[in-house]
Amino acid sequence: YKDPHYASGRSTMVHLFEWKWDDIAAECERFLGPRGYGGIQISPPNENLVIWAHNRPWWERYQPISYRLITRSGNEQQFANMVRRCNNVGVRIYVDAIINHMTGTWGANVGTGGSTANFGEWSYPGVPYGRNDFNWPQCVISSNDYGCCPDRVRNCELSGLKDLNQGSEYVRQQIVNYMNHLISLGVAGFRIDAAKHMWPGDLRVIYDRLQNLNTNHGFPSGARPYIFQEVIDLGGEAIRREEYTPLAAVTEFKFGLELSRAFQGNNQLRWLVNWGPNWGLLASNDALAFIDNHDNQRGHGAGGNILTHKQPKPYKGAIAFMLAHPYGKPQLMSSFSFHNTEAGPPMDSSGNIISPAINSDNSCGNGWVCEHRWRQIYSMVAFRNVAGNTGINDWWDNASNQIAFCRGGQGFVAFNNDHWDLNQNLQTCLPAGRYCDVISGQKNGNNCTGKTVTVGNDGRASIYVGANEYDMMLAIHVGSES
Ligand SMILES: O=C(NCCCOc1c(-c2ccc(O)c(O)c2)oc2cc(O)cc(O)c2c1=O)[C@@H]1CCCN1C(=O)/C=C/c1ccc(O)c(O)c1
Ligand SMILES: [Ca+2]
Repeated sequence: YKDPHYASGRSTMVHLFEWKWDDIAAECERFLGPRGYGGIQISPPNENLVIWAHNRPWWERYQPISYRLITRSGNEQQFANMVRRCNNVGVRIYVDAIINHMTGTWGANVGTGGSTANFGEWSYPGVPYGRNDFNWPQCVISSNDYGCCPDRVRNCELSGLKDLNQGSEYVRQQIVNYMNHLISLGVAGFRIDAAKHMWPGDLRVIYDRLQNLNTNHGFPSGARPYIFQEVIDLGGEAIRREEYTPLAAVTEFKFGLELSRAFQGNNQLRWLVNWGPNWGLLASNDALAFIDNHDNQRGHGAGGNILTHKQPKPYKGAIAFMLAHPYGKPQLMSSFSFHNTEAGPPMDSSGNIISPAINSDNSCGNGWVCEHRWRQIYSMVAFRNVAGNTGINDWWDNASNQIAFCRGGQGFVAFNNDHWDLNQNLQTCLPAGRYCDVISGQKNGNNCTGKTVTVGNDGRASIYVGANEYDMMLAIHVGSES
């Protein structure tokens, strides 16, 4: 459950938050496939409660009303089409699975596919679920339960959402049927939302009943789905991530928190020389690594001030470090613009999601940020692909905020977060030649649109990253020769 089953040579996943299935299929063919992305986390594809009372907030998709594949992103036919078209170009699909709960009592009782429910009766005919399928006695998780009472965190309602009993055979079967249907359509795995709120023993039973991945979609026979469990654990809670790592991968929230601190200048970059478990992070193979996600980019959820697209220079620096460093399985966030932290995706007056526009410079419009289309970011996705399973070697730092390192003989990267220029002759570990810096520009025929770095026969080169440059890093790799 810890192998994403990426197509060969690919390494990085992007969360296309709230994208529609037709738009994702197109993005796979026109951008993500050609640029070497490995996979996509999609928004929950199951029918959710329609909440006009909060003007269609992003979190309405985290209130299931049935497991029918009908949402504002599209219907089952569009979903199947997206999975096939993305798999055809080597891009895998991972489904955000909301299996801890059903709806709250937030809005009218209708879903995105027309299903109704009777919250007061715990009745969800669209599945169907009834009273026996939920945890009793009814209770609501209070904030101090996280510190004292693991039973309540699992068996009580998370912010008023009807809490399913995954210990029930019937509930397990409904969940397994839903997930196996998605596997039959070609998905490569699942994000398990709110995993902390379910018993590990119940999750293990559910995972072990999942089918192998569908070999008609290019997966090897016997391949198990990739599963990454959302467990928000920054310490201090009764429930710890280690309860879930024996089952499958776990979202490592400390990763984004610590890199946000470092790249905002609250910790010297020199200390990243031993980045990984020495920083209290999970073992690399257990970790889904990310800077920001759909929840904490809005300021609440896990931890202090997380870097997002709203702080472009340090954000790109942290993302570049995540992609240059071999730790974990990285995931990029791809956002829509927001001012109000509960706002949902760009939509028209009847609530239909507006598709991203693709501008002539390959950026997105219509309120979509498309961080995955930023040159500094997609270039580092290619860097990570080229680095493959090499480790880190030839680390250099200036005992402050200037660092550099190699990935085997495949790639070299340097960062400058000091207030003075980085201007050094450094070992790049690369074969002699002229390389284009893929951060300040890119290869264009035989020229570089940004900096050119000349590597000598000894692998050394003069490396310059000015303190006030647009970006704080420089990256060259095999394949970026000019
Ligand atoms: O103030 C709110 N919620 C209470 C504080 C955040 O608590 C929630 C957590 C949560 C937060 C921190 C924790 O340590 C933790 O164990 C759980 O996980 C959820 C997961 C869901 O599928 C649906 C939800 O409504 C929540 C949720 O409300 C607003 C209004 C309702 C949705 N929501 C939200 O803020 C929605 C947040 C949300 C939604 C989906 C997620 O995957 C997520 O991580 C957070
Ligand atoms: Ca629960």
